[in-house]
Order: sequence, then C-alpha cells, then structure tokens
Amino acid sequence: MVVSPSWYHLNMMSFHHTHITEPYSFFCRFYAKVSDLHSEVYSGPSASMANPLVAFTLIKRLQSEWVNLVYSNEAQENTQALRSGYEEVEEEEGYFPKLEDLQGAAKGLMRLQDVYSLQVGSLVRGQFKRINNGNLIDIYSPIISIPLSGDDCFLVGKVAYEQEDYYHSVQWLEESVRLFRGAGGEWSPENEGTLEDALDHLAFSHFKTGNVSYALSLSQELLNYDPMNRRVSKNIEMYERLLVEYPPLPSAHTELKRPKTTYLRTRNTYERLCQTQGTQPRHYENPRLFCDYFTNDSPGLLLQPIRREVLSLQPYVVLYHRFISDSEAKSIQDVAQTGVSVYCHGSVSNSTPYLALFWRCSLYSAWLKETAHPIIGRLDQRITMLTGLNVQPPYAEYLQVVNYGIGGHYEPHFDHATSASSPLFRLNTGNRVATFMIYLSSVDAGGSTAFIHANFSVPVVENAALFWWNLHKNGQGDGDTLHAGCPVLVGDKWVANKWIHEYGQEFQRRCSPNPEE
Ligand SMILES: O=C(O)CCC(=O)C(=O)O
Ligand SMILES: [Fe+2]
Repeated sequence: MVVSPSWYHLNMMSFHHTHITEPYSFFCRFYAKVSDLHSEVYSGPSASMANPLVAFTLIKRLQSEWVNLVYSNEAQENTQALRSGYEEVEEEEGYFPKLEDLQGAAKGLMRLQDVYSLQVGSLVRGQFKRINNGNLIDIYSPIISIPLSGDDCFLVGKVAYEQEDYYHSVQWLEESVRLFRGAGGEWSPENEGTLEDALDHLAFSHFKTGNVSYALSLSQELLNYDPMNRRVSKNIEMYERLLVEYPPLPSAHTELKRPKTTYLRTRNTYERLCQTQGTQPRHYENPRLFCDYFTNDSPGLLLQPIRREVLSLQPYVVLYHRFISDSEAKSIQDVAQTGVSVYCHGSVSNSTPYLALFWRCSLYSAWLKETAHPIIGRLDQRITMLTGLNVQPPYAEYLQVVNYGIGGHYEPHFDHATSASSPLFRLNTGNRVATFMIYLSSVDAGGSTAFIHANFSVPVVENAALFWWNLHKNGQGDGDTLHAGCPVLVGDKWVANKWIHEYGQEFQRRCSPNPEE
C-alpha cells in the first residue's frame, strides 16, 4: 500500500491555510485525530498505512468525517471557504476516497477477521488476536494499538447489515453500541452514526438471527432515547407478541453462521493454509525435498550460487532465496507506480492513475516492459540462468507487478488458462507453462502464498522467488497448482510475476504423453 507523501501534506496544508476561528474545538479535535494517524510515531505514512486499522480509520476520516464536518452547522463561520476548498479537491480524481472505497476497506477488515479468526473485541482495541481453545493468542503485536471508535464500528457493521450479513453486523454493532454507550451517547458532528442508529441496526440484526429477546431489550433502550419513535414502538410490540407465541427454549442457543461465499468448497483449506504453513512433509521429513547452492552450470551463477529450496515435488515448487536485491526490488516498485496504467482487480476501474486506485482495489497491477528500466532485462537474464527457460517476448509475458491493498488477497486460482477461449492464447505461444514469482517486499503478518490442493503455504520471503510448473509435461493443466495470495494482515505486499509460455521451451522441457509426469 503506498500513498504519495505529497498528497498527505497537501491535506495537512489545507487545514493550516484555512483560517478557522469558530468553533475551533471541532476542527482542532478532527485535525488532531487525522494528524495523530500520520504522526511520526508510526515512522512515516507507508508504515502507518501497513496497519489495516490505521488505514481504515484514515479512509473514514477522509471520506465521511471530513465531509460531515465541512457541511455541519458547526462550520458556519468558515462555511464558504471550507466548502469551496473541499469541493475543489473533491473534483480531483482519487484525491479523496469515495464511499465505495470506505465500504471496500470495511469488507477488507471483515475478510481479515474471518480468514485469521480474529476476535472483533480485540480488533476494536487495535490488537490482532485469535481465540484458540478458549484462549486468546496474539497473531501480531503492533507497536502502537490504534483503537476504533463506536462510529468506526458502526460503519463496518452497517456495511455488513446492508448486505444482509447479520453474522458480521451483530459482532461489529455490538462493539459500536458498547463504545457509544461508553462515550455517554454524546454526538459529534463528524460522526456518521449515533448510539440510537447503532441500537436500531443491532436490534434488527438480532431479530434476523432469531434472538428476539435481545432485539426487544435493545429496542426498549432505544425507545428511552427516542420515545416518539413509532417504528420502534411497533417493533417492540411485534417482538413481545413473538416471545409470547414462540417462547424461546432456555437451552436454545444458535451459533451464528458465516455467510456463504462462492468458493466455500476450498474456503476451509484456504483459511487454514493462510493461518499455518499446512501439513505437507518438510524437507527434513521427506529426503527428496532439499536445500542446496545452485548454479545450474551457468557461468553467471558460478561465483554466486543461489540458495535453492525445493518445497514440493507434486506440484514441483522451488524457492530461490535472495533472487533480487533490496534496491532492485524498490526500483521495480517505483517504476510500477509511475507507470501510466495500473489495473485494478476486483473493481470497475481499469487503467487509471495509481493514486486513485489505492483506495479501491484489493490488488492492483502494472505490466512492465524490458525498456521500462534496465533492471527488468537483468531479471529476465537471471530467470533464464536459473531455469534455462526462454523468457523473451513472445515466449513469456511482460513482468507483472502486483501490490495488495487493505486486507488485499488473491482468491484461489490457476495461473494457466483453463479454457480455449482465454485471452492468454493471444500471444500464440501456448499456455503458461511456468510461473516465476518474485517477492518484492516483506510483510509484517499474513500474505502467504497458499497451494490449496497441495496443502502447504509459503510465507512471504523478502527478495526470494518462487517457481512452479503449471502444466504437466503432456500439456494438461496441473490441478495441484491451485493457489492463492492470502490476505495481507499487516504490511505492504508487492510481488512480480513472470509467466513463461509453452513455446520456446521445447528443448528445456520436453513434452511427454505420460500424464504422471
Ligand atoms: O501474491 C501471491 O502470493 C500470489 C499471487 C498470484 O498468485 C498471482 O499474482 O497470480
Ligand atoms: Fe497466481
């Protein structure tokens, strides 16, 4: 995740340049909140944005709270200056995150909650903990915990609620109500919701999940704050009637179920592999798996052999350590960011400047030609030295650089085409026979590459490269290569892919009719 530092400062500047007199306190408090998020304690913007809770709160401040504040009655004194200033920057593509970006970030948080079994109560306190056999264990300990507010939780809960996902809405709104109550129910102009809104949504979520008595007591609390609310009174009547007609059994406790997703079949394995490294035998358990210093008899590697780690035989997966240097990896990231076109996965926008995508995408990518930077050609040569494969166009694709957003992930997929109509065949050089994937960054937590059917996952190893064959020697796709990029829990994950095609490799990888090979 990368945010251009100049963009940050521009925002901060606009606070300074607006002559705010009254009511100073609101802006002061808001300014303090936003600048706290940026403050030096987090050692610069990208470090702070690596924490999904910081990223989420910042997006929220910039998306809704800032608008709420500018258009609040409290801003009257400076209304004109503020509003026109706001509208000017609002026009600029990508300057402010939009509602869909905020919703995307909320979904990202819920994805992290699910995949890593995070306890919502600790997330809200800025901590990343999982419940394991009744005990809370730390998945990641941030140096500084950024707690969420009642209004932050309200927003996440509301996103779930609007999708009729009451499993998540109950948990997040529960926290929201608790925090709003703790804040004395006091309303702030920058907030989106109130204690009443949270109670209202929570009561209905409980009703939908069959917990009528809880829905009733929350609605009664709500009616205390808002005695004239006819809708709530009617709900209370309905809940009371239901409880008389269908008294709940004392033992009835229905465990809430997560909403179904399309890839449910592999979901359990996927999540287990994201949390652990799986159960495939390791090299000390299987003698056919090994580590060595590898030269591939290539003069270029004789003086500096590469550390090779064979991770799996079926599918054949190898990790090459220290494939790229820190500075090369950084340069590739820089080139990808300054490129004209960046593509967004899981979103409508395509081919947009980088900045606008930051808010929106689970992951985004750029294609880099060899001419984009001298390092790219050098990497191609290194790949050829190691694998013996021809990576010149059209026998391989351009280098694809991928950066993950908040909670960004790549669901289980094959890299090779599984249908004859795939655009991959446009190069006319066959299918993607192999993948060479370089980890251009480290991550603080999460982000492993999980091989679903093969039952193992590879944690991100900074500067290393992962190689695997996608096709059997008979040209058929290898089903065991189904893989995924696990959600990034904390960090800024970058990878680069070189996809190598079948043609041009005939002498390096002979074909064979044997489906076992
Ligand atoms: O990021 C990862 O670990 C996997 C990425 C991947 O599979 C892809 O880009 O095709
Ligand atoms: Fe992939």
